[in-house]
Amino acid sequence: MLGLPESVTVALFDLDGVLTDTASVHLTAWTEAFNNLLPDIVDDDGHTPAPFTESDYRAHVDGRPREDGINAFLAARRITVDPDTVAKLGQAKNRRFLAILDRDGVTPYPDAVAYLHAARDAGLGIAVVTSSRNGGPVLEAAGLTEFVAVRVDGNDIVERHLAGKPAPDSFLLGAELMGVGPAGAAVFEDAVSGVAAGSAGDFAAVIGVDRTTSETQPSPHAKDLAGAGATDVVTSLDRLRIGGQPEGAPQ
Ligand SMILES: O=P(O)(O)OC[C@H]1O[C@@H](O)[C@H](O)[C@@H](O)[C@@H]1O
Repeated sequence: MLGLPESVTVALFDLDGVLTDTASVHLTAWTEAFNNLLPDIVDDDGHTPAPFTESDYRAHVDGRPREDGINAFLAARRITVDPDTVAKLGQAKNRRFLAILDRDGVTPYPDAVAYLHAARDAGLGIAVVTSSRNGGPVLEAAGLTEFVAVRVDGNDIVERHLAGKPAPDSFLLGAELMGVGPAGAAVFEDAVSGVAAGSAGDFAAVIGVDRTTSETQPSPHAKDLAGAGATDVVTSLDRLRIGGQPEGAPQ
């Protein structure tokens, strides 16, 4: 049903970059926050770090809870800072994220809205599993709250002391709250860390959503999603809903 295995009765959607065009807002806010800090510090070898780029975002920050993303990036660059600096960086990023949201609103992807309608009409249970503590406001601003039976977000991850993506815990909680095990659920993810989480959780399907290109030609990001364990990689959920030639999971 809807391009998913027969056993699937629940769809677990990541939010930013799958249902809404907000991965780009996170990227902008992180880029500004990191690049305000980096020129003023040195790494463990005494060098001024190179600026934070989109590829840093995809490799270390995308899909992970806020503090995990900061720590993963700083560790990759061999940068040591005190916990207060980590906290202030996270706060600065969040202020910027909320300011952009306030200014621009949130755009849901049309193919995602069509898929949500089709999933609801087909009787699939719908949950959102996001590492963001802004999951509720983003869903609300996008007008998607009405579709969602269960939301697991960054606040739940902190309060329940769950391991963030790429650990499978937040998706497993989403499935449990929807009353199914991993064999009854499909994960939809745009981040490598999120696909890895779905794969580690042994879900019936892990759909990698590659919004970095509108081409059917495999992009580098599509290859990374496949490498992280996606069972299928699509550039639009229309391909699952309407059918047609599989874009496949590039090797
Ligand atoms: O800072 P927030 O809103 O809690 O979001 C944490 C993370 O949430 C994820 O959904 C995003 O992919 C990341 O880019 C983001 O950093």
